Amino acid sequence: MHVNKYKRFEPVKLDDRQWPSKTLDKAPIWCSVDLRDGNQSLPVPMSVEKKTKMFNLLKDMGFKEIEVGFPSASQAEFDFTRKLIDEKMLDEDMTIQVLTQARDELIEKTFEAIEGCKRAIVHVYNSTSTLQRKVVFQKDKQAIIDIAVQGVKKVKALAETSNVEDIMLEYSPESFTGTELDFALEICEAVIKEWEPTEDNKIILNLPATVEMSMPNIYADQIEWFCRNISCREHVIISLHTHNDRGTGVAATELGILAGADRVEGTLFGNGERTGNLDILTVAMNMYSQGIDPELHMDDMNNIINIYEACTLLKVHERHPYAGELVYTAFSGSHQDAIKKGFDAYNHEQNKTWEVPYLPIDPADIGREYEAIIRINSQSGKGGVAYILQADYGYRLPKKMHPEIGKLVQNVTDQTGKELSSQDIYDIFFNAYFEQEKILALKSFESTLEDHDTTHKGIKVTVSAEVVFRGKSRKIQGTGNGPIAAFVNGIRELDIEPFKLAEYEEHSLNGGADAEAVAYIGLTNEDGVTKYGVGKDCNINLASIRALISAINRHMIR
Ligand SMILES: CC(=O)SCCNC(=O)CCNC(=O)[C@H](O)C(C)(C)COP(=O)(O)OP(=O)(O)OC[C@H]1O[C@@H](n2cnc3c(N)ncnc32)[C@H](O)[C@@H]1OP(=O)(O)O
Ligand SMILES: CC(C)C(=O)C(=O)O
Repeated sequence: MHVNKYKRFEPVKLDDRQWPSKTLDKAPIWCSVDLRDGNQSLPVPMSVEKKTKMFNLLKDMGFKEIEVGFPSASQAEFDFTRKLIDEKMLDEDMTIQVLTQARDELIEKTFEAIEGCKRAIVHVYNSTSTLQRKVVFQKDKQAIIDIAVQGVKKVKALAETSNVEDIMLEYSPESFTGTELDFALEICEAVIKEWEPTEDNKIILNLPATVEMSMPNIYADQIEWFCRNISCREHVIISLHTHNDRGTGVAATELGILAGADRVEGTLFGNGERTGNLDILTVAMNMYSQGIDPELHMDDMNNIINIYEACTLLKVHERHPYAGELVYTAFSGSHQDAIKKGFDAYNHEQNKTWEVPYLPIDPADIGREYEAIIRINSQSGKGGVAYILQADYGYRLPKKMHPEIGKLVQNVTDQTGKELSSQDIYDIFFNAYFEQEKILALKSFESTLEDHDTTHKGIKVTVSAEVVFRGKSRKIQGTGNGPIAAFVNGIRELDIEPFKLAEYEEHSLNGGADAEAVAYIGLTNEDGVTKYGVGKDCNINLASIRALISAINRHMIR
């Protein structure tokens, strides 16, 4: 490696910076550049059909400003812009944005593309960075200013004769982050002087991190410095357009908003040149997770992903913030345990402030199911298994039973090394607890109740049952103060090791009048070992007896 080839980015001199003490409290003006910056970076750019699909998604999500393309670049870009206007695909409150280099012939073509449109943002750019001035344009600062001013003059002249009712100018000193701040200011002032923005006709100054070159705090300093030094700040909308070369595009945008920006350009899932543009969804979801209305609809994330993937032919990474397939899934035991407890606590809470460990947002808010939240492999624990049995199948296992079922599942994951599906977990549970009538099986069961006084203290239950014990049919009879006690007394004559009833729990399984009941019984043998049984029946007494038989069999089968 050749670290000496590289030089450190110079910090901005701004000792009284204000942005670190600010907080985010409202959504900025969003502008999607999926159809332009996102599109220009794709191996296979979108066809008009795909652009239309993506445009409709962005519109449904609530974007009011969309950069629809670079109409002078290609016929497809031009045709798509025309299609939006000719087929009246724009809602009243929407504005399309079109990008052009500051070259007369390209600006003319751009105006042809937007003819007849009600409102448009014409976005003119030229690179202003030290590097590009030297190697691309080979021009001095004044010549670079002249390119920008000439571009603005051309837009102004065409706007005067255009039939577009409302034309707004956006100017980008492209590669702003590689430009000396005072020069970026100088060129923007020259643009302002030419365009003459007013309170009612503001100009958008877009300050791109065309290449992300520094830490996000430096970008924030650059934005704050610019906001504090630009003249007629009240006639200017400051816009951010970050890329993600250092992996901090989201952070740079968030700090840039603190530093005074009003508007944010970006793309869905951060598609864009190289490592991508700003991921607008992440910034919006970050706001949402802090209780700030992001003013974008993201409640059907799977639909957004599907359309995005179909249009761009790119994949959303499994770990992508908020959207990835794995981001609401926990494999590891301690996470699963905490998530389960967090859900239980949240469901009991009155005021419902979301606070579930490991889950920054409620996955249901973006249309994700709880089902996939906990997945089971060899890193998982009993809490996750119990969660699946409860969430997917309705079994609320007693807490003390969790280690037992956890162990049964762990045995399988240790043997196979594979992830188990929810159905696999259920099968392990079912085979272990419901398929256990191997040594002692119930054939028939009847119980009668005698209640000797109104305080129910004199309750006496008599049970007559037929069981198969070690292959032989046996009739048993017993009495007790409940069906379980009566049945236990009845089977004393069989050769079954002594046990104590350690735990009993029951609940209805699926609600409604014909709901099944499920019972859990823990039996402790003379060695102090407790094993559980589970029983299910429409009759709660029978569910309890089945749970008892399940537990006895589990003790006897070694
Ligand atoms: C950071 C960004 O994402 S900016 C947007 C980038 N997007 C795109 O470039 C996609 C669409 N672009 C295109 O299809 C083409 O580049 C076109 C149609 C715009 C222009 O095509 P061409 O004129 O054939 O080629 P090219 O883009 O290479 O033009 C380069 C010339 O324009 C000049 N130029 C480049 N950018 C600008 C600008 N913003 N304003 C004025 N002149 C510019 C260059 O200095 C160069 O001039 P030279 O010929 O005197 O050396
Ligand atoms: C045209 C500009 C805004 C751009 O795309 C960039 O700088 O990345």
